[in-house]
Formats: sequence, C-alpha cells, structure tokens
Amino acid sequence: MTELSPVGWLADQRLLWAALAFGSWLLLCWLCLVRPPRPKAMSSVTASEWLIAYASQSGAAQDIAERLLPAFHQHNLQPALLPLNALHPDALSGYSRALFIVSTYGEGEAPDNGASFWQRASNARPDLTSLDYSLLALGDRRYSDFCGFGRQLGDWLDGTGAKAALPRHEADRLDTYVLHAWHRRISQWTGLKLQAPSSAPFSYWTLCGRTQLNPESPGSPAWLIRLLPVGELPDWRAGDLAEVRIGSILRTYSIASLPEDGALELIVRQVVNDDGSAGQGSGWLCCHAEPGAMVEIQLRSNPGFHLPEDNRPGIFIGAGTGLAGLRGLLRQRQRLGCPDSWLLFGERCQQHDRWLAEELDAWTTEGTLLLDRCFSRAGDQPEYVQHRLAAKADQLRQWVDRGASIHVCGSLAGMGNEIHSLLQAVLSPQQWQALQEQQRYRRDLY
Ligand SMILES: Cc1cc2nc3c(=O)[nH]c(=O)nc-3n(C[C@H](O)[C@H](O)[C@H](O)COP(=O)(O)O)c2cc1C
Repeated sequence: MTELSPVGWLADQRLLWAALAFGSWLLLCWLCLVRPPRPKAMSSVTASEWLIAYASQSGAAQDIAERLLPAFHQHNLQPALLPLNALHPDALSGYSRALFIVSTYGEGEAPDNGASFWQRASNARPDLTSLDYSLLALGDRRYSDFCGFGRQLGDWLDGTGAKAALPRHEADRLDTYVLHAWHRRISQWTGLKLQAPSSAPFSYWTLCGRTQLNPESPGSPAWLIRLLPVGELPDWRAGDLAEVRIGSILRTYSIASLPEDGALELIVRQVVNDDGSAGQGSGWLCCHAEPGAMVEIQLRSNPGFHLPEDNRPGIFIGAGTGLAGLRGLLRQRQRLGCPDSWLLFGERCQQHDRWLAEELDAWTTEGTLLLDRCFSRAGDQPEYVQHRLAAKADQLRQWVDRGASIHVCGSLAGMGNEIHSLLQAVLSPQQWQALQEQQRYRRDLY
C-alpha cells in the first residue's frame, strides 16, 4: 500500500472537486439545451385567447355572458368579457375562441352596445379563419325579424372565415330549453362546467297603494302602483326592471322608485282593448286587485340603463309611462346631490296630465331640475318631446359638450325612434360618436 503525502492528498481532493463542478456544469447545459422545454401551463397559453362578447339592450344577454365567467376563472382562464362596441372587428383576429351572446332590438337591429361595432363590421371583412366561435341569439318571435341581429352577426362571422364550433342557438323569450341546450353544448366544447342561469325566483309583494296620475285626462288612466315585499326588501338600482306575473301573463315594467323609498313603485297605464274591456295584466293591477292582493315579481338588473358612476349633467327624455324609469334615475340623482338634470316629459293635456307634479315641481323650485313638459293636445299645435328638444338644440349641444349623458324611456315606435333621428341630426358626428362610445346614450324602450 502506498501512503499519500499531505500534498498529494490535497491535489487529489482538488481534482475530485474540479471533476464534480465540471459534471454539474455539463448536467446544467443538458437540462437547458438538450431537454425539450416543458409545455407552458394551460392557463398562460389560453388565457388571452378566449373572448366572451355580448350585445344587450335590457341586460339579459349581458347577464348570461357575465355568469359564464366563474367557470373560466375556476380553470385559471381569464377571458376578455366585452360589449361588442368595445371591439374593433379586426381585433377579433386576436382571439382563437369566442362566445357571442347577442339580443335583437328595434326592428331586427343591434342593441345600442353593439350598434357601432356593427357599423364598423359592415364595412370590414377581417380574416378570422383562426377563430372558432359559438353564437347564442336572444329574441322574441312576436317581432317580425326574429333574432335578426344574431343572424346577421352569425352570417358575417361565417363570411370572415370564422368557424362555428356549434350550430347557432336562438332563444325565444329566454326559452330555458334553448339556454340549457346551449350551455350543455359549450360545456362539451370548452371542457368547462358551465351552468345555465337559473333565473332569479319570483317573490311575493303586496299591493299597498294605487294613485291615479292623470284624473280626467283624455288618455287612459295611468297609475302609480306601490308594492311592499313579503319579507325583506330586496336591493335594486335605479333603471332596473320588474317582471310582474299575473296568472299566465308576464309584463315587464321600469321601476319608478329606489330601495331607499322602502317600496317598489311602478307606473302602469290601464290598457283598454278595442271592445272596451280592460287589458288582462294592467286591468288587474290598475282596477281589479284589492289592496293587500299578492303580486308575483322578479327584479331584473338593467345595467344598460343605469346612471353613469359620476355626477355629470344628465338629460332625461320620456313620454307617458316612460316617466317611471326616469323618475327612478332622477330620485337617485337627487339623493346623490347631482346638480344638473334636465327632464323633457311628454303627455297629452296640460290641465290633467301634470304627472308627479308635486315632486317634480319641488325639484325645479330647488333649482336641481330643469323641466320641459310638452303636451300633444295643447292648442292647435301638438307638441311632442322631440319638437321641444329640436327647439332647444343649442342647449342640447352645450349640455352634450359638457359631458351630459342622455337617458330615453318610453315607447320605441314614435318617441324613441324620433329622438334617435333627432339626436343624429342636431349633434355633430363627433358628439354623436362620443355619446355612443362613452356609453352616455342609454335607452329603456318598449
Ligand atoms: C323595443 C324592442 C324591440 C325588439 N325587437 C326585436 C326584434 O326585432 N326581433 C327579435 O327577435 N326580438 C326583438 N326584441 C326582443 C329582445 O331581443 C328580447 O326581449 C331579448 O331577450 C332582450 O335581451 P336583452 O335584455 O339582452 O336586450 C325586442 C325587444 C324590445 C324591447
């Protein structure tokens, strides 16, 4: 056996360490260069490729779109959730999979938060061959152009080369069978557990007050109806809607009060049929139901008609029962101390149709409300809200330049359509575009 001198032993140890260091370095190189990279986590690959886009006038399509999010989040996916107007058609090529949930408004038209997208899309044909999509169209077969906008959007997508991953689904009045079928199919497609929205349950309310707003008016009687909940008062926001079930009849009304008022108030016009009989739903609410009667109601969020988050000036335009939605908004602004509200309200006759006079006149006296009442049966010249607005076009332009939002509530045929055309005619293209893009033009029309 040879004995190592201390110097030789030290040299051997150095050699050993050098060999070890060299070996580690080689291993590191192999790990970095030779081994293939591990696939990126699923979430980071697919996070930005998903799009959920909606176009919704009274909130149903938006609600369906928003309720899809939690299932995506559970899988660490962060899809973009946007109203169509927030997208440029070309930007769709940035996504590889999309869900479109769109309703139809007007006469087969896009809802307001899809209208400017559609205007741009009509002149654009981006290459969307790498986009797979599914489309759920909401509509109502009682309109002649059933799901008209959904169908146009689907045809346009197909024309761009986008591939429909599933057949188009069309839901008539939120038909639960179709909604469940669509959710099942997209669950299979995406591999996510997506639940069809179960609509909020109806709850019971008691009829506790009914005041006629237009005694002796030549128009049909209109009533302010007050209801108290059985149980706790639920929460809602100014601009929201109430679905009222009377037997087999379902009617949607704009809510005219705030939760802070302690009761739900609606403005209901008593419909009189051609044969003189009272309309089924309104007849019961306005005449036949006794105080204390039970009413089944479901509250529905209507985000497209809420107030903007700040206290910018607000223009409120409506006729007849359209005052309901506007009154909720005006009450909210009064509570928040917003200074500049301008209401243009149209009804029939000066003498008997000063609806909610006490309340509105108090606000004008305080200086927080500018009120233009227009009467269609006044003197020789009938005056509608669109006439008054046209006469005050300079003031309208000034308010819009100061950043005012515009809310319109009432019937689409006639008032809603005419206000729409008038705004387009008297505002500059820049003002009109800004109103739409900044969502400062909001409508609750029926
Ligand atoms: C003023 C108005 C016009 C409408 N026009 C149509 C139409 O032309 N075709 C259709 O299928 N549905 C039409 N609808 C029905 C809506 O598309 C349907 O109620 C839908 O569920 C609303 O969804 P949203 O709340 O997302 O806007 C119309 C509804 C309203 C209030």
